[in-house]
Amino acid sequence: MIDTAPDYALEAYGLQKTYAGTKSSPPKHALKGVDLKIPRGSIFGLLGPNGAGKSTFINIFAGLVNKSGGTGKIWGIDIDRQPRQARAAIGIVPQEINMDVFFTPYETLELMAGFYGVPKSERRTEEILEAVGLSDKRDAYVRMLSGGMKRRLLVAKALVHNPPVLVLDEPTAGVDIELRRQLWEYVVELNQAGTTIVLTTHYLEEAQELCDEIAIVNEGEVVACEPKEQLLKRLDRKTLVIEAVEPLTEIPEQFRDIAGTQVSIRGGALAITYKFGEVSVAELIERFRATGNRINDLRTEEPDLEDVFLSLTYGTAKGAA
Ligand SMILES: Nc1ncnc2c1ncn2[C@@H]1O[C@H](COP(=O)(O)OP(=O)(O)OP(=O)(O)O)[C@@H](O)[C@H]1O
Repeated sequence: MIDTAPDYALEAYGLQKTYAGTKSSPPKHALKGVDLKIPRGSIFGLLGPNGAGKSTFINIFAGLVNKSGGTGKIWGIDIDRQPRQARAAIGIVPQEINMDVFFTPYETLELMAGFYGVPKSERRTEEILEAVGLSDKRDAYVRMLSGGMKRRLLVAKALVHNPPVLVLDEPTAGVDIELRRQLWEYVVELNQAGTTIVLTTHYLEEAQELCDEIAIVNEGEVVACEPKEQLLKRLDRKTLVIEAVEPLTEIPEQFRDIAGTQVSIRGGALAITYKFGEVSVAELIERFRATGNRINDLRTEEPDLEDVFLSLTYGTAKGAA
């Protein structure tokens, strides 16, 4: 760890990556000049549809992909000028499970600590195994572990050198709900103890629950980067749901063609999505009264991260989210 803490855990300035083309495919501009600053101490979500460039971004910081242009810093250290020092400040949990299955979890972590040059007296192997719930498997062969246990071991491997920045690339893909919850509890604990967490995920709900800052990447560009609350406020739309005493089967005539609204029937209730400032709730209630039906219940729904995500990546998200 470095004593003076920088304002940003990760910084990217004009980061570019172009993968070379082949005979049958043109070069791919996976990152088109990304500027991104990840505040120290945050749980930062990096979201984007498949192929947006998230893994490319992370792998540049991991030293697995050579960037084509721009600058990157980890914990304030330039990844080109001081690559070793920069990488000592980051732990990366990769998407793929890549481990030697003939070692035990204990040996795996000891080897990794050796690789980072952590002196024996400073190793925290037992403590980390305990934290990820693998103490009782410390001497089992990795090949005997379940998929979920292997994934926890990957997290443990990324922590052996006590990095101030931990990056998790789609860590819960294919992981069951219980395990996901356990993993997140641990990640939140690490964050509370001061580790900056960077997370790429397709689970928007997960990002909405966990992250305090979110960047949305689309086609190699950052299309939004804001505190979560601010991002959620971007959509100036709400939905008013009116449950009627007499359940509805079709949209009443009073609700057809109101400018700036989308109206639908949901389980007998009327759902009106409207823009702030353009339509007043009082007017909508007035219109409902005019139908002759009575109101049983009323509620409004705020936009969620999925709505924001879709509005920002509209037309390009291919089955993501
Ligand atoms: N080694 C490579 N050679 C050529 N193109 C690549 C290579 N790696 C990635 N790409 C392309 O670069 C783009 C960005 O890929 P990347 O894996 O960074 O996206 P991603 O946002 O992480 O997607 P996913 O969520 O599916 O992992 C994609 O179009 C991908 O096909």
